[in-house]
Amino acid sequence: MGDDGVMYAPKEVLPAYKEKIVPLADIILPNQWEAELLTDTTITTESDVLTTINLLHERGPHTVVLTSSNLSTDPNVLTGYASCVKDGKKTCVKMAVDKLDAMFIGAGDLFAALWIAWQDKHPDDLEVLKLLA
Ligand SMILES: Nc1ncnc2c1ncn2[C@@H]1O[C@H](COP(=O)(O)OP(=O)(O)O)[C@@H](O)[C@H]1O
Ligand code: PXP
Repeated sequence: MGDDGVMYAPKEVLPAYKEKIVPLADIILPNQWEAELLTDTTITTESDVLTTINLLHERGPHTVVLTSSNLSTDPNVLTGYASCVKDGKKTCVKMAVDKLDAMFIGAGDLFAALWIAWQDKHPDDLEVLKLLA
C-alpha cells in the first residue's frame, strides 16, 4: 500500500482496502504505517500494536503481521509483530531483525511472498515463521 507516509495507490482507494479487501483476506502483512492507516490508529507502544492488530483481526484476517515498526530502541534492530488466531485462541510473537543501513524497495512484497509460502507449510507455528524476519 505504501511506505513512510506515501501511498503507492491513489488515496481514494483506501476505503476499499479498509472495507472490502481486508475482510476478504486471510493473511495481511502491513508495515506499521499501513496498519495505522487501515485502522485509524497511531502506534506508539506495544500495547498500541496489540490494539491495532486486534482491530485488523476483527475485520477477518486470521493472521496479521506487522512487518516493521519504529518501536525498537536499538537503531540496529527492526521490530515486527505477528499474530494468528486459530480456534478462538490468539498467539502473538515479536520479531527482531538485524537492521541493515539501507532502504529496500520491495522488501515488504518479498517478505509477504515468503511468509505466505512458509505459513502454508507451518500453519500453526509462529515460532518457526518468525525466523523469516
Ligand atoms: N533495512 C532493513 N534491514 C533488514 N531487514 C529489512 C530491512 N528493511 C526491510 N527488511 C525486511 O523486510 C521485511 C519487510 O520490510 P518492511 O519495511 O516492513 O516492508 P515494506 O517494504 O512493506 O515497508 C522486514 O520485516 C524485514 O524482515
Ligand atoms: C508502485 C509500488 N512501488 C513499490 C512497491 C514496493 O513496496 P514495498 O517496498 O513496501 O514492498 C509496491 C508494492 O507492491 C508498489 O506497488
